[in-house]
Amino acid sequence: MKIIKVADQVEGGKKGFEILSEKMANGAKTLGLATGSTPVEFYKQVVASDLDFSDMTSVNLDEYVGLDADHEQSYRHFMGEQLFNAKPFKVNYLPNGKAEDLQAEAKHYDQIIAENPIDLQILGIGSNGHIGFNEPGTPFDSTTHIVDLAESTIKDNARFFENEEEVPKKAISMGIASILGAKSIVLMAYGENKADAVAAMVNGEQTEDLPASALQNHDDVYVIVDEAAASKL
Ligand SMILES: N[C@@H]1[C@@H](O)[C@H](O)[C@@H](COP(=O)(O)O)O[C@@H]1O
Repeated sequence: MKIIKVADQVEGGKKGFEILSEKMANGAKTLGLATGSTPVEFYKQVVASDLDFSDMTSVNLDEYVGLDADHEQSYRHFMGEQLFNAKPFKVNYLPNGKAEDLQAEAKHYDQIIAENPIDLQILGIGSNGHIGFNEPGTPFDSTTHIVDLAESTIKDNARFFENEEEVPKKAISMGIASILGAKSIVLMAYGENKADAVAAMVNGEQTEDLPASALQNHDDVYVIVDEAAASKL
């Protein structure tokens, strides 16, 4: 893992953008994209740039189960606001959290990933070490699946909703094997709340209890961290 220390989220966004530009200059055509507060500055950099995405494909990591696509906190809505409305892609894939048959939707999403191998995957990390919505205990060989969100994730994400009860309890997420299938990975983490997870991901033993530790198996991972997130390294 290549650890890149930055002063703050704005500098982290710029570093992430530099890596993206370089990968696109070298032919990257498919991006794996993440939501959450972490990549927001990165998306701002992308939107402010003159990079053209009209020939690019995006495949998002995850989506809440049960939220309408136009719900303010749905990841589809988030991606529109942060990136897609300003930078049109050839196609944007996100799992459908409103699908009637969620198992069939998971299978369908695996097919999409297989047909669109990810060149560069953007990741955040949960305070419990989750990537995408792969909570502790998720097998490293998992593909797209339906997740019962961890109590800690529901609490962490309650800040985006009116109250904790409003946070969906389930999500559909790309699996850990699917994430490891990306050619290159950029994981960003900011703030003290992420310090334990970052330390365990980089220096801890590889264990399904800490999903991000699976990334130790990948040979092209950039970890962009501010001082607080790097404080336990
Ligand atoms: N499913 C998302 C993850 O993709 C994200 O990386 C993580 C951290 O969120 P944040 O960036 O807001 O700290 O949790 C969310 O629940």
